[in-house]
Amino acid sequence: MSDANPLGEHPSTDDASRTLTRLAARNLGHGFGDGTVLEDISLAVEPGEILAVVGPSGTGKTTLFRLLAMFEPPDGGTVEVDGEDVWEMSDDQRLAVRRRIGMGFQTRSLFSATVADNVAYGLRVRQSWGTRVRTAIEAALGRNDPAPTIERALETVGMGDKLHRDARSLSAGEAQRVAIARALAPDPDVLLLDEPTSNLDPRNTAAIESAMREARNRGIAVALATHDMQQARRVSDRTAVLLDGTCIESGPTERVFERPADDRVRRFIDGKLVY
Ligand SMILES: Nc1ncnc2c1ncn2[C@@H]1O[C@H](COP(=O)(O)OP(=O)(O)OP(=O)(O)O)[C@@H](O)[C@H]1O
Repeated sequence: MSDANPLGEHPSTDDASRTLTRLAARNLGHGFGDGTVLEDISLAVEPGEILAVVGPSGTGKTTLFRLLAMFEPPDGGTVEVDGEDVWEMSDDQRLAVRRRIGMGFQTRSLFSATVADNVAYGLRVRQSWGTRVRTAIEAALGRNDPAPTIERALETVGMGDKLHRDARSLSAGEAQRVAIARALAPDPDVLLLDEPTSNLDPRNTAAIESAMREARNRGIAVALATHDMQQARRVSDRTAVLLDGTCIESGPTERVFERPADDRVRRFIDGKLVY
């Protein structure tokens, strides 16, 4: 990848308590059966930035994000957290690292309960076993009050007034916003969002984009996969363009859009490269 800035400096953040986490792919390759889907991808998402990974449908964005989320090991290359190969870590270490990553993937994943319960679930699964036991004991003693965290996460996506709604009664856009609130509630260091606004109207899209900016401003490293170039332009600090499983260009968003080095990127921006 040309100007991937894979070793860029950590930007500053106003949240001094946050662990700054840098998630990177280095020379990543992956395939299914005999087919290669990703080839030699190197990119990183830094704390306090939004990285957009853009490319046409079927180009490998979801596959890349699943590897970054450590769902499975890559066929080649490495996924690194702060320079450490996650697949060289012990299972416990890798689990601890995964707990610091929030994920919003395309599938509708809310379960049949209130909006607040769905977001609370995001908090519980991110806790270590020891913390979960402590939380359960404190809950039994009436000492814990997770409500402010849940409310704050829902407010971030503009759903603060829907705490007690049944998640099944939400529109697709609202459900998507709750799924993002669930990923944000544990205050992750990294947030991976795969097509978070596909098929949503402008109002829901704007709410989700605003949540991404707020996460970035809190020092979270946000990676967004999207086929929508205009969305990348609106929200991201850096853009990486994926085509046929390779990264053909990356750099500061403004530069990629104003002066793309690769002609295919220019045509993709202009809507002339159709897949
Ligand atoms: N589990 C799998 N088994 C076989 N092929 C797969 C699997 N997952 C993805 N693929 C193939 O890998 C290619 C890339 O798919 P991927 O979902 O990563 O693309 P994408 O850029 O996210 O597309 P979209 O924007 O449509 O979601 C596609 O050709 C897809 O059919």
